[in-house]
Amino acid sequence: MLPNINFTTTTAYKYLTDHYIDMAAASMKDLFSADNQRFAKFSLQFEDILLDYSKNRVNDETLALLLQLANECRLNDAIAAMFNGEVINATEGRQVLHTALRNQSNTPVIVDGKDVMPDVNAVLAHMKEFSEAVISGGWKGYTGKAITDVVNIGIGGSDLGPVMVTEALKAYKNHLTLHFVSNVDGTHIAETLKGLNAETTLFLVASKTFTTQETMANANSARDWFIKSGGSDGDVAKHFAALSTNAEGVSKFGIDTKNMFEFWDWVGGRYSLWSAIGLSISLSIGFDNFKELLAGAHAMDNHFKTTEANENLPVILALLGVWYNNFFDAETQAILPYDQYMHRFAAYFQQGDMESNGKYVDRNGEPVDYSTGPIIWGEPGTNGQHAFYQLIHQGTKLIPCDFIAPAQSHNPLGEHHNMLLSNFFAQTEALMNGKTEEEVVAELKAAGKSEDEIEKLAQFKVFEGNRPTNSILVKKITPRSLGSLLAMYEHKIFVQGIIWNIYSFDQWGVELGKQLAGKILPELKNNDEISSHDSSTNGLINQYKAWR
Ligand SMILES: O=P(O)(O)OC[C@H]1O[C@H](O)[C@H](O)[C@@H](O)[C@@H]1O
Repeated sequence: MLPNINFTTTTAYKYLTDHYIDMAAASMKDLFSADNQRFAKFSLQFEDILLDYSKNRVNDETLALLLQLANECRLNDAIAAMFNGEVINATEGRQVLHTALRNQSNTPVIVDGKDVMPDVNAVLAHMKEFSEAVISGGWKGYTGKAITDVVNIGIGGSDLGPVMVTEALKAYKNHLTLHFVSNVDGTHIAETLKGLNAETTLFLVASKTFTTQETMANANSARDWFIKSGGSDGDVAKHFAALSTNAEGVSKFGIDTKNMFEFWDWVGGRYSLWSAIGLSISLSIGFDNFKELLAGAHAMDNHFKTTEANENLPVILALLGVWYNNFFDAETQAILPYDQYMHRFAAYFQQGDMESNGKYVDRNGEPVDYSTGPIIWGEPGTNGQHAFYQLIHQGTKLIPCDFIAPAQSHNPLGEHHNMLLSNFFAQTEALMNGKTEEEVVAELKAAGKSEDEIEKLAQFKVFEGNRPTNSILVKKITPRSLGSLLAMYEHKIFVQGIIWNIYSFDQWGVELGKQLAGKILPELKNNDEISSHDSSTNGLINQYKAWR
C-alpha cells in the first residue's frame, strides 16, 4: 500500500509556507556571495552525471524542510512498495515493475507469487537473437533479401521512447534505417512507405494493448501495402513482428505469435521502452547497446532505492520541482538538452510526466486543493535560445529549467562543442545573475549612447535574474548514461506523485476523447446532417461533411 498523506497537512509544509516568504525575497546572487561552498554543497554526482542544483532559490533550511516533507510523506515506504511489487497502480489493479525489466542483477522479482525474471530474461534472449539475425542479414525477407528498413508502428509509450532513444543514440546506429509511424493521419504512414521496398522492410507493430485505434489502422494499412507490393499472406511472418501484452490480439491480426515479443501489464505504456517495446532500439544500435541502456537504468534504480534522500538525485530533483510548483506557483518545467541528438527528450517526458502526474483527484478519490503535475516542454539548445528564451529571461512567469549537456560530443567538429557549451554555461549564469540597471547604464555609456537614449532604453535591457535552473552535465551521452538519465527522471516523477498523493501510473484522462471519437466515427460514414451534439460540434461536423 502506498502511504496516503495530504502533504499540505504536514509540519514540514507549514514550515515551508513560512520559509517561502523569506526565500521569495532572497537573491541567489547573494546566496552565492555568502557561501563559497554553495556549488559543492548543492551538487551531486552519480557515475558520469553531475547534477548542479545550486542555482536554485534554496538554502540549507529549504533543503532540510523539503527532505522533512519527503519523510513525512513516507517516501521510503513508497519506494519500497514500488520495488517490492505491491499493487501501487491501484485504479488498474497492477504492480509497477518497469524496474524489473532492467534488473540486471537478476534478483527475484515476485509478481503474484512468481518470480518474473525468467520471463523477462527469455524475452531479452528472444530480442537478442532476433536483432542479431536482422542486423547480420541472416533474417531474410520473402524474396531472400536482407532487411534494410524497420518501421515501428505505435503511439504514445509505444512510440515516444523508441523514437527518443534511437535519436539520442544515433551515434551508435548500424546500417538499418529506422522509421516511426504513430499518427492516425494517413499522411504519416503514406509518407513513410514512399520509397520503401516491401522485400526489405520489417514492420514492428508496437502496442501494449494491441487495440489502439491509431496503431491498428496503421498496421492494417502497412499490411495492405505489403500485399499490394507483392508479398503474400504467408510472407507476413517474415515482415511483421508484434510487441505486445496481448497474444490473442496479435494472432487475430495475423502475426505469428512466434514473432511476438511479450511484455506484461505491470509495465506502464510510458515506462515501456525497457521492455519488448525497445526492440526497435535494439535493432538500431544492437542488443549489447540496448543492454547497456538497461544497465544504466538499473544502476540509477539502485541509487534511487538505496541512497539517502539528501544525496539522491531523483529525490532532490523532485523536491525542487515541488518547491516551485507548490510554493512559487510555477506552472511549467522546461527541459532543455544542449545536444541535438536529444531533440525528442522533452517530448518523451511530456508523456512521462504529464500523463503520470496530470491528475486532480488524490488517492482518496477527492479533488486536491493544491497544484499537481507541471506542464513539461522544451527544445534543444541553442535553438530554444533564438525562439522562446526571451520569456524565460524577461517574461512574467517563473519557469524552472533543467539544462542538460554532454561534456564530450560524438561529433567534435572544430569549435562547435565549445560554442554549444559556452551557451549552456552562459544561460544559467544569465538567468541567475540577470543584469541590473546600473550595469545596463554603464554598458550603454561605454557604447557612447546619450543620456536621453540611455533613459529611453535602460529599463528594457534590465534582467531581473534570480531565475532557477538545474544543470545536468553528462560526461558523454552513451547507452549507459542515457539509461541512467531516463531512470532518474522516471523516479523524479514517481517521488512527486507520492508527495502530491496521486496515482501516477494510470491515465484515465485519455479515455473520454477516445470514447467520443468512437461515437463520432460512424456519424462520419454518411452525408446525413448531424444534430446529436452541441451546436458547435454539430456545426463543425456538418461543415466537414460539406467540404470533404
Ligand atoms: O501501447 P498501446 O496499448 O497501443 O498504447 C499507446 C498509448 O495510448 C494510450 O492512450 C495511453 O494514453 C498511453 O499511455 C499509451 O502509451
